[in-house]
Amino acid sequence: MTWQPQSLPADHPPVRSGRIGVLVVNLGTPDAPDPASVKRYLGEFLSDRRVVEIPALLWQPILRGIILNTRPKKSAEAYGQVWTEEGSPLAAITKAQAAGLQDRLGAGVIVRYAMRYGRPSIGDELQALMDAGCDRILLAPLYPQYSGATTATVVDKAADKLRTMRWQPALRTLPPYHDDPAYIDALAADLSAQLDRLDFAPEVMLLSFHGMPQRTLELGDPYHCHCRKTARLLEAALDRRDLRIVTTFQSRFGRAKWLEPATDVVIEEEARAGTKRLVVAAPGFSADCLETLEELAIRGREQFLEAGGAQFAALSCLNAGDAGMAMLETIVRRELAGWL
Ligand SMILES: C=CC1=C(C)c2cc3[nH]c(cc4nc(cc5[nH]c(cc1n2)c(C)c5CCC(=O)O)C(CCC(=O)O)=C4C)c(C)c3C=C
Ligand SMILES: [Fe+2]
Ligand SMILES: [Fe+2]
Repeated sequence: MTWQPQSLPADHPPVRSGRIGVLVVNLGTPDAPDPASVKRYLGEFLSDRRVVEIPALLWQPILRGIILNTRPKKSAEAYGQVWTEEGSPLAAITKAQAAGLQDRLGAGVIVRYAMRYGRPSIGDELQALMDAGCDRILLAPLYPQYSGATTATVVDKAADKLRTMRWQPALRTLPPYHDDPAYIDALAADLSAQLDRLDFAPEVMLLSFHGMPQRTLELGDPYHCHCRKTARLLEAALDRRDLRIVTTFQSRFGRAKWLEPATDVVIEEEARAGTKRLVVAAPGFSADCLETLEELAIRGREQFLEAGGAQFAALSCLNAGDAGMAMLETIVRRELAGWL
């Protein structure tokens, strides 16, 4: 229900109560681990012109004619391996992050979450915040490293909703936090604790970031530089002389050249070169998802062991744990400070 003072006539347009909202956003995920749901999700995701930067006249026939007829079955099987009772890990963790942030920020701020692709949608959740009386909204895409394909498309989607409104809320966006000491320190503390709990002493740690086409770097996307800077600061903060740390890029999609070195290639090369004990961390993902739980933890392990490795671990993302939530609270409060 829209907040409405008693004294106004029933047909008066909604009056906003001057509240502050936070909309936490992540990528999105299918509703179910079946080919039809995955096809719906991939159809929306891969039709985003920010994600696949090929002219639509060329790309849509490839997408509709080939990719959406082959990939959903394979991807649905992969999703099936990581699906939980609460649904897709990415959805369940994002929901828990929003709930944790709401607890930390208190009743003065309303926190909701949305997905860029699939549900709950950014438009619906912005509307829900406004219906609850918010006239100032912080849009918080949970991507530490900025890229056109992730952060910018969240802002585009919010702008699509704002375009339909006569009376818009004021909007802020959370800046990328790839080099924020709060983020680096949270990662260093959390990863150190996970390393200390391992039952083996790794020789090598991969910092695996999601890849992007190499061309996006040449066109000026800061994503690659942001990933490299996170890796450099994280390596210094971890201060593990016992570990050789290597930055890699995962999840290559399509035929174009992607950022290198590729995670799967490095995993195999390390094993073939004699590395026996390897860990992988994925500091660019704020939540565990298909790419970390299936591609790294399941397939990465298989690749390493088959190529001669002996012990392997994939470390968890910050998720809704204390270190990650304290970091999110810090960076969100900093943005809200101008409004409070
Ligand atoms: C963390 C940042 C991400 C960037 C940058 C990114 C770019 C990017 N991704 C694709 C294609 C796919 N990505 C897929 C899954 C996926 N991607 C991210 C994050 C980034 N992607 C996440 C968190 C996930 C997991 C979603 C989940 O449901 O758990 C997939 C779908 C899975 C599959 O079919 O393999 C595709 C496809 C491109 C083309 C791209 C850069 C332009
Ligand atoms: Fe992706
Ligand atoms: Fe760079």
